[in-house]
Amino acid sequence: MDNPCQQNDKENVSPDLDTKRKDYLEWRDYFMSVAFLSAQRSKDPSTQVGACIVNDENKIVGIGYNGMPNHCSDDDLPWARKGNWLDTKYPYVCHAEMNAIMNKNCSSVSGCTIYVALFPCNECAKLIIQSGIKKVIYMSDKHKENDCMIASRKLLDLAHVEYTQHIPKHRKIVIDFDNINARHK
Ligand SMILES: O=c1ccn([C@H]2C[C@H](O)[C@@H](COP(=O)(O)O)O2)c(=O)[nH]1
Ligand SMILES: [Zn+2]
Repeated sequence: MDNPCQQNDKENVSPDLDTKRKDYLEWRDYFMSVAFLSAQRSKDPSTQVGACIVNDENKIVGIGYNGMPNHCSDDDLPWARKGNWLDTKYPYVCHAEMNAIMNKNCSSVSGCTIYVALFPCNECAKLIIQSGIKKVIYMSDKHKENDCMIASRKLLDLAHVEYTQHIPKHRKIVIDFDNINARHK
């Protein structure tokens, strides 16, 4: 007797629902996407940076984005890039890498990999080295020629911290809440 719960009518079986998905997010695209999603929390009007720290079991152990320090209202501090140094964001803003390391949910990030939207500056390179992170996977290196980045590479090289530019497999990753809602109705 036919089981009414069982979809055994060949014409009704969609091959897409019976075979393993091929276009799932591979780990690197996934972690880099988490870094970019986190960057969306940044209030910086010009550059939003996100960072995601991952251990050797592919578990996320820290996430951060660039923002003003805890308990310092981001309405009371400047976001400007130019002018008197004290009136710019630079002396105040915490970098994404620093926040990801400080936000760690485990005792140590030693041996971990950090995924970052932007190649880390020299200050972040120091933090990465001191925290024991062993690998940096970055998306953009747009400030490559800046002295800060030259110093950063020098430090990372000396400390044997690997760095690799991420080449995404998925060119576009979209979270479309309207579409999700429509499909779940
Ligand atoms: O390693 C880095 C370098 C920079 N950031 C943050 C700090 C600032 O909020 C912006 C840079 O602003 P610009 O207007 O592009 O100068 O990026 C970071 O989080 N990590
Ligand atoms: Zn930095």
